[in-house]
Amino acid sequence: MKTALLQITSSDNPVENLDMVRTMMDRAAQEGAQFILTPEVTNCVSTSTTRQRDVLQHEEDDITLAGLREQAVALGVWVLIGSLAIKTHDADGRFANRSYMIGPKGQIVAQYDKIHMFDVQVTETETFRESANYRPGTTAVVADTDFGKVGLTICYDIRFPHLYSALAQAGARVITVPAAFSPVTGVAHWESLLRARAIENGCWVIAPAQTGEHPKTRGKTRNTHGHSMVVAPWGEVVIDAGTDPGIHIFDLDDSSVTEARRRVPSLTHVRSFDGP
Ligand SMILES: O=C(O)CNC(=O)[C@H](CS)NC(=O)CCC(=O)C(=O)O
Repeated sequence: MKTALLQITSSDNPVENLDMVRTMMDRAAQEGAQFILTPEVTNCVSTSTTRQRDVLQHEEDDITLAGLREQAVALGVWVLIGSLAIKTHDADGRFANRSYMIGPKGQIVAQYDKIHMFDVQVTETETFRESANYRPGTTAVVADTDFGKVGLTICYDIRFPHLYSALAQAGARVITVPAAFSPVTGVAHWESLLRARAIENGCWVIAPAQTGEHPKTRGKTRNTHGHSMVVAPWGEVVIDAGTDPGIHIFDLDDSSVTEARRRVPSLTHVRSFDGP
């Protein structure tokens, strides 16, 4: 199945971002893609909570969700919206960081709220406190699609291998990891983490990423690592998208999952043990 990753540099303007993604989807579909994936926070990369409160919408009013569902129907493709920053009705005003699997009839097949929050001081001057703005999810999700079971995860989740084991044990043969990775941790950890999860679970790991320098929000800029990546179930890097925005297409085949799991059937060798 021809599958396309969109590597993008989202701004904090959902209207602009939707336009850009729709145009890229048109091109990907023209090249034969039947499944198209976008990165984390496709609708809005922002460094300002005030700005987010101004432009983000509740799910039922979100223009990106509506627009990409329409686009899925128009092109007859599957779409993984890596994530949208979405308003919730929570009293504390926090958003959800939510991934959607959309079918070719525009139906929402599955949705997943990012579980692990990036509350990390990356360098002396750069600190992230994702849980201040986003409420963490509590449920792991496997989407049932025409092309098999797909486990949904987001970005920082990649550092929690038990989530991936749980998804694989629940039948996932493909796991998605849309991201907006920090450049510092990206250089050090991104590829190794993705390859490890693919190898451990004998599954495809598909990681569409935000890239480059995002337009300023209230004078503050933000950079992301790029390097959207596809890792095959045996651990080979099939795509490394570098740092430019663009469309990257590969052939997603289920037989390589079967083959990797036949060669090393570690998923069937899981044992419980007494604590250390
Ligand atoms: O900020 C938003 O609007 C959406 N959330 C993100 O972009 C999140 C939190 S800042 N980014 C990550 O999880 C990067 C993880 C990472 O870089 C690592 O694990 O090293």
